[in-house]
Amino acid sequence: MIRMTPIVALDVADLGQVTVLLEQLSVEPRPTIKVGMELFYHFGPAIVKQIQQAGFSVFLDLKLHDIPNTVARTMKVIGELGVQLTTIHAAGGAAMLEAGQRGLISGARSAGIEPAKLLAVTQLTSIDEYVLHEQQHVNISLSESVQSYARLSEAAGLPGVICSAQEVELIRAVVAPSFLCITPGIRPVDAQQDDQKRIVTPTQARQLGSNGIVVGRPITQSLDPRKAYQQIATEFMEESK
Ligand SMILES: O=c1ccn([C@@H]2O[C@H](COP(=O)(O)O)[C@@H](O)[C@H]2O)c(=O)[nH]1
Repeated sequence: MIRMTPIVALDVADLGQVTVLLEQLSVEPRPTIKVGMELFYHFGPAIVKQIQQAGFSVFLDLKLHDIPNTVARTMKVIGELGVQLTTIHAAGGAAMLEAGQRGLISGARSAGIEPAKLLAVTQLTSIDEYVLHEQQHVNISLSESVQSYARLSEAAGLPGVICSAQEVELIRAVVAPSFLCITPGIRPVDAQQDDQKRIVTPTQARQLGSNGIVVGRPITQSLDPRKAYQQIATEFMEESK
């Protein structure tokens, strides 16, 4: 099973902070850097290039959710950026997922590079059963909804999903072994939960079969981001814990 080095979410909007964090994270195993909406809306494709030039792979997490034509055209632009991973919302439906995948491949082809892996967000890790039932008025359980979105994403030709590590075993039961489960909602034992609802520790994520963890604040808001990253990476990557 593929296990990637941890992905660090750089949810900041200050170039000075980006520079300091990249310097702190220039260690082995080298993390992938996640550029989310905050950083991308501030600095655009230039920030992706800057992070790549500093020697990091980039996960561009823009969670597209729109009509298929718009998603395909936008994914074509993303496909030209040379990022490793990018995201779309599974709730947009099969036609939108297929359009996204097509757009991404056509962008990569026109740039002469490898296409990014497109991951579908199943249910955000900040959602719990209460929100699902009382606010989204969904009548199945959270894990059933995540499992069903994973099947939909695989059928649409996507290589993986974003979910909580709590749902990985359930997803594995219904998809091909190579299907990727990338899991945010990671909190070391003594970390604050913040707005995340479906959390696990890095050790639990490994034990549950996550292919890659996404960690933001426990690293970026730590007094020692390098040490926080290294501890999390050791917990997640170690074979014998
Ligand atoms: O379901 C999801 C999808 C994406 N995210 C993103 O991951 C990071 C998590 O940051 P923390 O500071 O570790 O909570 C963040 O960028 C989210 O946009 C997610 O949390 N859950």
